[in-house]
Amino acid sequence: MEPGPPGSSGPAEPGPCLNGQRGADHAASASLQSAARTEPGGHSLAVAAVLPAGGCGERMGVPTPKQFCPILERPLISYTLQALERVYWIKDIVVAVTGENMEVMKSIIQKYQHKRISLVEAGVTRHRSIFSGLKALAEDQLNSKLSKPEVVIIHDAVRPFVEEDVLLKVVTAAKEHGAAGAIRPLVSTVISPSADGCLDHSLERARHRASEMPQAFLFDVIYEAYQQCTDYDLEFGTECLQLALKYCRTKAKLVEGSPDLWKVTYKRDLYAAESIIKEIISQEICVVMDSKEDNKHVGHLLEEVLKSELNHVKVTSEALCLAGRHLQQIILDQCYNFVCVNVMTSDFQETQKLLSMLEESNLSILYPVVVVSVHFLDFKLVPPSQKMENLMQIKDFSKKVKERNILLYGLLISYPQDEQKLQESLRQGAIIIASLVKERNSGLIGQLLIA
Ligand SMILES: Nc1ccn([C@@H]2O[C@H](COP(=O)(O)OP(=O)(O)OP(=O)(O)O)[C@@H](O)[C@H]2O)c(=O)n1
Ligand SMILES: O=C(CO)[C@H](O)[C@H](O)COP(=O)(O)O
Repeated sequence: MEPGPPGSSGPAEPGPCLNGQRGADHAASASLQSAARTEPGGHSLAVAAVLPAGGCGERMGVPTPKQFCPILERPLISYTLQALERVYWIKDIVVAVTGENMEVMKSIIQKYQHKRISLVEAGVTRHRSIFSGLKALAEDQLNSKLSKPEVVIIHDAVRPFVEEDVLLKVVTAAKEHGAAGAIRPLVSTVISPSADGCLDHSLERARHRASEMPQAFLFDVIYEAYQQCTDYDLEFGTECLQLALKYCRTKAKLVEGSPDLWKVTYKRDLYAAESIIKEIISQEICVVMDSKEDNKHVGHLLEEVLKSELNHVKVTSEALCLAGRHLQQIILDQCYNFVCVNVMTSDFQETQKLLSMLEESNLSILYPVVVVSVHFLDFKLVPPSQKMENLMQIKDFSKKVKERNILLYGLLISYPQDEQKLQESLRQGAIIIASLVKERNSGLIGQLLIA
């Protein structure tokens, strides 16, 4: 585990919506949030969450428990915590971890500046870990900052893509029905084998569902169920909704969830999770120019080519020399990709200014930020050897900013006089930029790529 947080103050916001919810969708989300906070009678609804994170991830087949496996150098559990803590109406998040991993967990909370988290000791089974989290919320312990919630969400630490709307749906349904859980259609048919290894019977797929997470419960219902249940349930049970049914006669409401709610279980799931995260943070690129509004700036030509090459990506542009006010806003809005176009100078002055702004913002605490420093090779103006000598400094800059989770790459675009040839080299440049943004390959930092 790497030590210490990279910055003293927190990131501007807890990170991008992993469901891509932005802009206009915020309004809908805000009204959903106020619905969760306020009951019809106007009283606030106290909601807490319990995250079992005490497993060893046997099926993953790696020594590190899967919840601590890195995705883009950040442990998986940190993404799940981020998804929950950005939902401000969840008051407390109780995480159950083994004594052995307690310090690791504390350092993750510190490094990624997670808030509203309490840690409890996990049990030897998932049900026991959940029970341990519930006990911490139930007991009015002296010096405990936790208080008993009305509704409790239970969510696996290894399901990082939980969206606010599904959390709200299960909480609202739990308030009404006592229990609720997310479900998905079955991908494969469930069959029951007999003792001799032959088919006994199969279930009709369309009539069954896969039970996923999150689930939510009236706290008193699920706590009662855990107190009543047998050791056998605690040892071998896999379904909290079933405990509520069996011991409190509470029939859970089932809520349709999204495919991204799946549980990271096998090694390939880590690759899938990484691809989803990369796709989400690659949806916007900001092209930063080194001069004031100038429509002839070659950066604008590059911006146009980027727009036509990457039609699913939002490409914006901003001038660095405008005291960076708009740029600050773009950083605050969590754009994780910058293309710094240097025309006026042949060195890294402008790129360094941009890097300083990014470092100050702490944007890169949660995700690696890509910066591509673009330079042009105009053989008439500056001899390439002189230009190259200047540009070699990128190796040192990139090493320094890598410590702050900023991935700096250099891109040299040839600038022929011929209009058509220029378009072709800009297109090549745009393809390189797209792949640097998409891949976030830290092995390529400090390289000068040529288009
Ligand atoms: N004693 C346990 C076992 C599991 N869990 C947690 O329950 C969630 C879902 O369980 P599962 O996917 O089965 O995790 P593991 O038990 O770690 O995986 P495996 O079954 O492959 O060993 C995970 O967040 C896991 O950390 C827990 O808190 N305490
Ligand atoms: O599937 C589930 C639905 O209740 C649970 O979310 C849980 O993930 C089951 O975990 P385990 O693999 O430990 O049985």
